[in-house]
Amino acid sequence: MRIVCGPCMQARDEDADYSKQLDREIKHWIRPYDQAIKLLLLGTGESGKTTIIKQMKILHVQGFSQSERIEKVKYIRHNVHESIHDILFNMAPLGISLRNPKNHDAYRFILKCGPDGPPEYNEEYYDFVRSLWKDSGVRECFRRSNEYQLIDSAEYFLDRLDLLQKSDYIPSDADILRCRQKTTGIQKIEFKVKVPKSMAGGVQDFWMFDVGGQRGERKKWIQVFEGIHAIWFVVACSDFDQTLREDNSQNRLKEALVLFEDVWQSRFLLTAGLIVFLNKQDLLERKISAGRSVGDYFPAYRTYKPEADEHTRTKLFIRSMFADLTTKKQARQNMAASAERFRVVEASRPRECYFHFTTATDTDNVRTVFRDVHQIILTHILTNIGVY
Ligand SMILES: Nc1nc2c(ncn2[C@@H]2O[C@H](COP(=O)(O)OP(=O)(O)OP(=O)(O)O)[C@@H](O)[C@H]2O)c(=O)[nH]1
Ligand SMILES: [Mg+2]
Repeated sequence: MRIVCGPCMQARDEDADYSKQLDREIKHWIRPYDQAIKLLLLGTGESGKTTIIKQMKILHVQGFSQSERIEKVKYIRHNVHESIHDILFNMAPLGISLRNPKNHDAYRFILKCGPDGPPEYNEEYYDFVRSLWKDSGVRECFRRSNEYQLIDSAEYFLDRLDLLQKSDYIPSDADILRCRQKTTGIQKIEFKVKVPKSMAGGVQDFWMFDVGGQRGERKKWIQVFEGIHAIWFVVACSDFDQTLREDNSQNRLKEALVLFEDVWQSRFLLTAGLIVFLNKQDLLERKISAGRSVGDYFPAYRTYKPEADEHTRTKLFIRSMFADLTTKKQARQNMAASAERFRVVEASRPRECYFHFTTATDTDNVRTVFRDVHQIILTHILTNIGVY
C-alpha cells in the first residue's frame, strides 16, 4: 500500500508545492504592474476620451470638488453660446430662415457677439437664447447639424437654460460630463482599483493618459507610447454622417478607421493591448430612429446581412469595419529589421482586439465596461509575460 501510494502522495505534494510556487510567481509578476498599469486613450477629436477620464475621476477618485464644479461654469456657459451661435451662423448657408419675425433682434445680437461669447451672460442674453431655441427655423437648422460643426451637447445645454442662468448654479456630474473642452497637450490621471481575488487581489494603480484627438494634436502622441500596457481607442459611432472639424472634406468615421489602422499597425504599440470603445451609442440610436442611415456613407451596409433592428445592425456593421482591419494582412511585415523582435511576439501569440459598445456620458455603463476591461488588461499583461 505504502509502495503504491508513495509516488502518488509525492506527486500530490509536488503539485501543491508547484501550485504554491506558481502563485508566488504570479503575485511577483503582478506586483510591478500593481504599481502602475499605464493606459492611453486614443481616438479622433470629440470621440469621448476626456469624458472617459472624467468618469474615472467620478468612479475611482473623489469626483469633482466644489471649486472644480464652480470652475466649470464658465465653460458650460461658453458651450451654450457656441451652440446657439453655430446654429444661427449656419442658417443662411443652409437656406433656413427664422419662423418668428420677433426673433430678428435676438438673431442679430447673438451673431454680433461672435464665437467668443457676449460681454456678459445676463438676463437679456438668456432671454434671447431661450426665444431663439423655441423658433422652429432654429430647430430645423439644429436637426441638420451633421452638415456643419456643432458640439454634441448643444441640445442638452440649450434645454437647461433656466438652470444654467441662475447666479448660484453649480454644475452636476451630468453637466460636467457634457461640457466640451478640446484637449491640447497630454493629461494624466492616477487612480487605484481593487483587483479581483481571482487575479491576485489587492489594490492596483492606474495611470491613464489623455491626448487631443484632432489632427494637429496627434504628432504629440508618440511622447507617451513608451511602456503603455493598453490602448483604449475611442470611436464616436454617431459620427458616420459628419465631417471633421479640422477638414470638412473628410468623413469623421472614415478618419477614425484610418487612424485605428495606424494605431493597430504601429510598431511602437505592438505589445500594448487594444480595446476599442464604440462610443456615443445613445446618439447613434437617436440618429437611426430619426431615419439616418450609415448606408448613405458606407454603401457596404446595404448588403450587410445580420437580421436585427436598425440600431443593432448599424453598431454591428461599424464594429465589423474595425474588426476587419485587425485581420487584414499586416503592412508591418515589410518593416525594417528594427521591428524584428515584435514579429516574434506576434507569431507566437495572435494579437487580440476587444470591442465594447459604450455611452461615455453614462456612469453606470462606464462602470460595467471598466470592470470587464480591467480583467482583460490583467490577463493581457500576464499573457505577455508568459504566465498564462
Ligand atoms: N451623448 C453623448 N455625448 C458624448 C458621449 N461621449 C462623449 N460625449 C460628448 O462629446 C463631446 C466630446 O467629448 P470629449 O470627451 O471632449 O472628446 P475628446 O475625445 O476628448 O476630444 P478631443 O479632446 O478633441 O480629442 C463632449 O461634449 C461629451 O460630453 C456619449 O457617449 N454620448
Ligand atoms: Mg479631450
